[in-house]
Amino acid sequence: MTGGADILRLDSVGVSVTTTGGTAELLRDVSFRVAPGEVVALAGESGSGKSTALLAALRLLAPGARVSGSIVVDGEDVVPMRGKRLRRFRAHTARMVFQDPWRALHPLHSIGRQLVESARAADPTLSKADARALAADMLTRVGIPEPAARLRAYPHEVSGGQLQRIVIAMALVASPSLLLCDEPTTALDVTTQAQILELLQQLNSDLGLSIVIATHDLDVIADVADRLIVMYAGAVAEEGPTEQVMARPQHPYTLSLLRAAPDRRSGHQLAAIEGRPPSPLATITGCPFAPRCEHRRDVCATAPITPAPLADQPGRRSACVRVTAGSAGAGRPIERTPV
Ligand SMILES: Nc1ncnc2c1ncn2[C@@H]1O[C@H](COP(=O)(O)OP(=O)(O)OP(=O)(O)O)[C@@H](O)[C@H]1O
Repeated sequence: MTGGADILRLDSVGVSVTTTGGTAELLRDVSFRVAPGEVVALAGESGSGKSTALLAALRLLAPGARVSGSIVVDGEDVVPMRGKRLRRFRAHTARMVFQDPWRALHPLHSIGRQLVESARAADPTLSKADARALAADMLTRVGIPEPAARLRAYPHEVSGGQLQRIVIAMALVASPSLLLCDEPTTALDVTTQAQILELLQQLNSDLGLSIVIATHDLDVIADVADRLIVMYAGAVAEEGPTEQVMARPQHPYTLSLLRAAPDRRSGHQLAAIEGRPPSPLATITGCPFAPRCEHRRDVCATAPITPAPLADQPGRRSACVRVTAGSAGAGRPIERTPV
């Protein structure tokens, strides 16, 4: 990783919560960066820590969650943020789009009222009329026809796909520096999924908006994300330019995820990943994927959890000791063999 004005930067972030069963480690030594104008995907099975990473970046973790390390968004250290500064940060700097658009909107308030409130929370100097004009502009930008009529409508009067566009518009009226999307298409049908991804891509190219998309479905982000960060058991397994990671994965977990993804054309689910991820309550030593890994070696039992840069592949990191320098089997690629 190099220096520069990143829009989002996590350095050695750990998140833990105390549960009745003991301490749950939800994130373990997670570091990654998002450059201005980049689209970055966080991918991994359910429970890998994707949502936790996004919620931590927005300071939306449940009370009682302990955060270590540093999280910087648009130059601001978010971990110590409190009061007015935190409210302004959440209203303006970084905005989140959740999986379920119905839960993001108040069912009894008109769409216009909610967009106007979002715009004015981010910029209290904005008049109601200007906020309404901005809201109509943003509805047009996200592809909602007849924006004036839509502003008067209520959430139950529009379809799921349109509602997700409206939720995205509600974020955009705040002119955020960063848009965080947690499984933004999972609740939608396949055609609408593609349209929402296309919209995110368009907003990225038209507005230069930096976007992070968390998804369990690698296929979803294949054409959208510049970079892919694969997470497993609350840690980063590997990272790199999306095309490279998908064509030549450098961690057996990524390979398993790719093999498990349903085929885009036939829809057939290929090989499911054997076994289960470790519980967040488990004490992990060595590589957390080793118990499920067909390539495991003795060295995996003491492998560090943090990924290391790959000497011959700029911008790529892997936590697999078989592929990182200075380890047994150093530099050996993991071939994407057919199943
Ligand atoms: N407040 C909490 N207390 C205890 N465990 C939690 C808490 N919040 C999350 N977890 C656990 O932390 C792990 C990571 O969850 P997280 O939601 O970040 O994963 P994810 O990759 O986003 O998965 P999903 O796609 O299912 O949301 C999961 O095992 C989850 O059960």
